[in-house]
Amino acid sequence: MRTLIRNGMVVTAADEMYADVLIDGEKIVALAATGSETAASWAPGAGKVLDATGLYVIPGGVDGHTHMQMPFGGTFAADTFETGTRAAAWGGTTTIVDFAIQSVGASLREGLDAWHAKAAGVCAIDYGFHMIVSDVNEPVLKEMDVLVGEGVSSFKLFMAYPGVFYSDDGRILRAMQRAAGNGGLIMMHAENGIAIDVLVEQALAAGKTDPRYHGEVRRALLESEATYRAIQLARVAEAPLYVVHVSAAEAVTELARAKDLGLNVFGETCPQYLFLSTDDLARPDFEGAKYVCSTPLRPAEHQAALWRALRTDDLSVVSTDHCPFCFSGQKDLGRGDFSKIPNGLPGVENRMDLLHQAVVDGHISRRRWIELACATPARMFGLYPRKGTLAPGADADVVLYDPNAAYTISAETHHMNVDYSAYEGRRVAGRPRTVLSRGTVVIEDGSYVGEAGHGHFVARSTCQYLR
Ligand SMILES: NC(=O)NCCC(=O)O
Ligand SMILES: [Zn+2]
Ligand SMILES: [Zn+2]
Repeated sequence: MRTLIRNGMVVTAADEMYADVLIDGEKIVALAATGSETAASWAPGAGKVLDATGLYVIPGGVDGHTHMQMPFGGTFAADTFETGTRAAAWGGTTTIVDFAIQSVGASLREGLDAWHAKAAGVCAIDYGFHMIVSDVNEPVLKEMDVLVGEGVSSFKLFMAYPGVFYSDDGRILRAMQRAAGNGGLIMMHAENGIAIDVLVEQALAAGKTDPRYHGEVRRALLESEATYRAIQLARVAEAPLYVVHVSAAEAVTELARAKDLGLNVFGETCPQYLFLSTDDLARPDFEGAKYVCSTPLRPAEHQAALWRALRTDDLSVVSTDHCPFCFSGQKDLGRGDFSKIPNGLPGVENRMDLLHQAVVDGHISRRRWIELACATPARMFGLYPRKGTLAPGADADVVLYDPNAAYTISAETHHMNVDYSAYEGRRVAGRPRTVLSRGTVVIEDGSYVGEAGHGHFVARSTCQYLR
């Protein structure tokens, strides 16, 4: 069936123009200036016509960092692939790249198979996987080559969480050397977890048990030190590096230095670091637990450095690190000991709107919004131009976005499977009106009309963002 989207302002990372978009089945087949003879000729053959007058027509969001059903601290992230991808669709995101996890002592294959089993047949939108490597050894290094061939072309390593996901520098170097040879992208959780664990122990011994101490022990210097070290290891290995969830201004400085040297080092931040701060972590009555994530929220002064870096491309991607735990029953696990609070925040539904608000507030341009949230993550993770843009041949993942549909974010109205919103009460300027995933309408004028299982696994090529 042919679908025609008319009269909207098409916004991609490269252009803004009034254009009509013609879709045939799952793909975009053509764009033409609104009112042109070409565009007019499409109307009679279209089975479905969507009027985008007054709306932006943008590529579906690509969220390159989510954790559906992630096991953490004795519990599981509250969104399943079914609920989480549905919430993503509500928020104008049409592709997620989630993290499959290798357990210590197990193979990558076992971890990846388990994540395929969780996601298969239940997703509302398309999805891919990165692989968390918790146990670097010879067989695992060989498996990395196989996974790249299967479209799982990025590997997350942790300098934090000793005894769980942590890798020491030798293991990190080996994995980076392997990635340099097979085209894989190493993603780094850059925090000095060994030093942090000492500070955690000391804080608890001093009776500092409240959520706000989570932010105090995870010092900005320990983020920037790890970022620096990861960059140097990547230089030695001659491998590209993508640093996830950057929150500290000092870490941004390290990324900027690497960029000035022309290195293939890239940084990601998340809305929580742009819009929330240690003031939220310090909320009374254990409410701060809602804001416990790692890297942690920082004092609000860090935000200016993050916004600036998003403009200069010292930070290239905004993902959510969506990893929701309910306040009641999950965050609760850390009452009396902040180190037991499951780490992570919900946000997969909020990212596109919060970043659009950043456009309204003058932090970034409209095209940069699309670049940070759609095009660059698609390039970074080998999905472009199938995802992340509106062009002939691309998947018809399209959002009709109403820039004037102001609303207040609230857990009362969101669709994520979690009992609070990190952005409760925040007013944002726009929201998706209609969302298409591979040509199928999944959100239509405020209703979910998609289906569990419509979303497919997407095999990715290697990073397309290298300098
Ligand atoms: N970020 C966070 O607090 N939880 C998810 C796991 C991770 O990304 O490190
Ligand atoms: Zn992490
Ligand atoms: Zn994460």
